Amino acid sequence: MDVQILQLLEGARDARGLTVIIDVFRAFSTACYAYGKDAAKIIPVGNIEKAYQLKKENPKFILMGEREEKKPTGFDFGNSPSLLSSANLSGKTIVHTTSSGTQGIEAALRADEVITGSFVNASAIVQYIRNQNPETVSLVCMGYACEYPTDEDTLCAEYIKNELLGHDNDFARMKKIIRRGSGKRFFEPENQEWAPSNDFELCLQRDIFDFILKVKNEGSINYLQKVRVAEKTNTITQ
Ligand SMILES: O=C(O)[C@H](CS(=O)(=O)O)OP(=O)(O)O
Repeated sequence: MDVQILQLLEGARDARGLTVIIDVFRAFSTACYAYGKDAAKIIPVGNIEKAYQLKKENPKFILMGEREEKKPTGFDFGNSPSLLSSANLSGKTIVHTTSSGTQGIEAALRADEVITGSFVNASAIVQYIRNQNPETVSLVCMGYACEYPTDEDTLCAEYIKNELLGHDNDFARMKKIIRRGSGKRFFEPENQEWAPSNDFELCLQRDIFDFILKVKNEGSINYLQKVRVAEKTNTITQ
């Protein structure tokens, strides 16, 4: 198995084989939390106008996401897992648009298949890749606004690669590096309204979900399919 680590939109465009689009802060951690609250379907879109259009055509859809980290006008939720904690998402379809993660999904056009990457479901991702046993794995770190690499995405890629290759991981050390580096923004007092410190903790809870999110296509729309990775050789689609 050839495992490569790529960065940003260029990396997503170059990705081949089984591709993991990684966005720890916060798109794909938040998407897992939304499915953990029994959302029916998440539709990731890059273009915010597309999100508004889908809402107009389907008034019951929920809009979730960010621009410049903040909840855009007319959205139901920002991109914060903390702020989802009291939400009733059961059976809801969510349109999710963000500056990094959902852009990466749309750019990964040469991949054989695309799944999302985060620490909250890291073991499920590793197990899923092992089960699929592809020749090539592309781990794409989406970084900050697709503009520059970030500690949390690069370390998540290294974590997954180490697990796949049977190398040791020191998650506690990784978390410290992230706290001092690109995770610092969650501890700035002026950011608490849209990026609370609890988001740092929630996004760095390791392995609290036993499913992966796989990009599927329905006409011109992508959606994230929740695939529970139950055993070494079996997957259960929900
Ligand atoms: O909401 C976030 O924390 C980030 C901000 S940015 O894209 O890195 O500017 O959004 P995400 O797309 O989830 O990384």
